[in-house]
Amino acid sequence: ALYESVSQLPGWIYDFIIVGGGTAGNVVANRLTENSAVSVLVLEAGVSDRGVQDIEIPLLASLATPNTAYDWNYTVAPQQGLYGRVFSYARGYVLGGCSSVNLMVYSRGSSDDYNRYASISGDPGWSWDNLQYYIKRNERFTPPADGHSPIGQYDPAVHGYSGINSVTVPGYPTVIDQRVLRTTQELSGDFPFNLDMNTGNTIGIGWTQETILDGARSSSATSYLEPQFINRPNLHILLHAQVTQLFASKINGSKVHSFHTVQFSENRQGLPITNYNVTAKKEVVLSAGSFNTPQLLMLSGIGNKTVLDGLGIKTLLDNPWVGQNMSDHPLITNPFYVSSNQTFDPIFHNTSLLASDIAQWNATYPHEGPLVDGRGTLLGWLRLPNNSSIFQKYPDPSAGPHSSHYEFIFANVFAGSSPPSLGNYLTIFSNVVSPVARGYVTINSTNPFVQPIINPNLLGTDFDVYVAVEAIKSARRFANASAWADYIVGPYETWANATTDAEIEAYARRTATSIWHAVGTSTMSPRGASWGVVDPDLRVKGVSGLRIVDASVIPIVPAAHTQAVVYIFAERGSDLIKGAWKI
Ligand SMILES: Cc1cc2nc3c(=O)[nH]c(=O)nc-3n(C[C@H](O)[C@H](O)[C@H](O)COP(=O)(O)OP(=O)(O)OC[C@H]3O[C@@H](n4cnc5c(N)ncnc54)[C@H](O)[C@@H]3O)c2cc1C
Repeated sequence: ALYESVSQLPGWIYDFIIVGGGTAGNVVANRLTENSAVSVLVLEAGVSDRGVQDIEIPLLASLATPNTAYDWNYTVAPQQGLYGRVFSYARGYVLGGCSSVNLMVYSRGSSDDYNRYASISGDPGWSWDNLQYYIKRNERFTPPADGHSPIGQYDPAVHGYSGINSVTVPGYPTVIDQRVLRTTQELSGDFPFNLDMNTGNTIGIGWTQETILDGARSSSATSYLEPQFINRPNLHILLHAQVTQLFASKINGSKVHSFHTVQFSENRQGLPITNYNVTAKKEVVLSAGSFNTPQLLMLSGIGNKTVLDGLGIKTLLDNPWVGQNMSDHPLITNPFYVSSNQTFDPIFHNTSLLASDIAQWNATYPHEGPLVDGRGTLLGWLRLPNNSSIFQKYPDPSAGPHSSHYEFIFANVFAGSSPPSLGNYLTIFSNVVSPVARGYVTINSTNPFVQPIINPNLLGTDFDVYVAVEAIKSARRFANASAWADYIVGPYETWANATTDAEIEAYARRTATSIWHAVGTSTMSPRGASWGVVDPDLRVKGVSGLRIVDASVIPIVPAAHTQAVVYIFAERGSDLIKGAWKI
């Protein structure tokens, strides 16, 4: 059941307590409660996702964050690689977490990404081949919203059809689709077509797969918590419940601290802050995401002793890895003026057009019209040439030949900061997806309601800057194909004059933000290793009773959007918990 108030909670002791009803947390909640003898409480700080237009309607996803009631409203620390700029870093403050507010791209990453996770963690269970079972448990490939045959847009052989989370291809044709495809023919050497980037080999350009069902968002809240699951008598979910600290005890003279008590605060506006404690008989599972999971560990005495001492927090486990090792993807948008009036820009410029598109969406099921997809109907994953000069200075940081250095996303609309209120645009996003830079998250307050310090360190190395520059130049080459000759008018003013490498670099540093893929802040490492935060079975090293299942355990950001990877980790993570408890 879903509760809006602490007064509805049926009790204070559960087998498992899951901190965060986000992307990963709801998977774990679903899988653990398959066994009706197991009781689970999910504590979610945020609000309900139900009936929120900007969450449900795919094309409006870009309105759901940042700086809304569904966002944690975080701001990053000044970014050295970006001339000291700061920007908002969106995180879903809502049931479903980021899966309720993200841009719905479904990309698994390459076989190389996972095989590297297996080798880093020393656990072959994290390899591409061994995770296929979990990929299929997550995915339910469904027809696109307009019911057309997706044949030719994906490889049916590699998809799951009986999982829980819906995946599909775009259900509304846009004016740029065929031109992108024609460019992959015209310039097939540099920009090959890839029928399906979820086969293990991501390289090339093809159709975007999206977590959408019948033209509406499919999130962990709409899928893993659909009525048949959320109505299980052993599953309890409390909204507006922000966990503020975990408490440890030492059981029977044991040397390690055992974490079974969770303190939370009901945080609805206007309510006085009251703390409540709940207890897990078996385990506490942290699924609060890449920023809040390490924040909670530190607030609870697990972290770098020097930092904790400085704040007067008693260190229970000195582990300097907590919050470190963050990797993320710099996002760069390259908008072009176009000659068409069939872009999505007018929808965002003209309130009556938007209202009529929303009316069409509401009046139809499966939903119809231009709002049924995310912004990028095609995208691609590309590598630097092998003989690039940068490889003399840096070993290739990508996971292998099936993983890319940069990504393109093609959007039939202006994307970027300060969108103009008139005109028609094409945007080619060029994102750095195998970064060398590492950032961190830490705390400078013992107050759990103060945001942690978030430093993704974007464009923090020469390698990342080199890729950013080459990717922007590559986007220009793509746009110079004859397929665009009668369509693209020219680059938008923000980058029109950036032609030399130095000018392009300055443009990248002036405009880059994050594509919100931070991972690695509670990284897994081999059992017994002196580094890392969790073992390959996702148990927090050096303590008992505590596991982490969310993006923070992923050691290195995949050359992919991260939600599918989080779902896959959460599916296997759930099985590891069930196996440990024989449930
Ligand atoms: C705007 C945006 C667009 C994105 N677009 C894409 C995309 O198109 N494709 C893609 O693959 N990925 C995308 N991502 C990234 C992807 O969604 C995330 O990597 C992934 O969903 C993270 O999952 P998680 O379970 O680690 O964290 P989350 O889904 O963030 O879950 C954490 C949950 O814990 C809750 N929580 C946090 N702290 C506490 C606390 N103290 N007490 C109680 N609850 C707490 C949060 O409210 C949240 O519900 C996007 C992300 C954003 C923000």
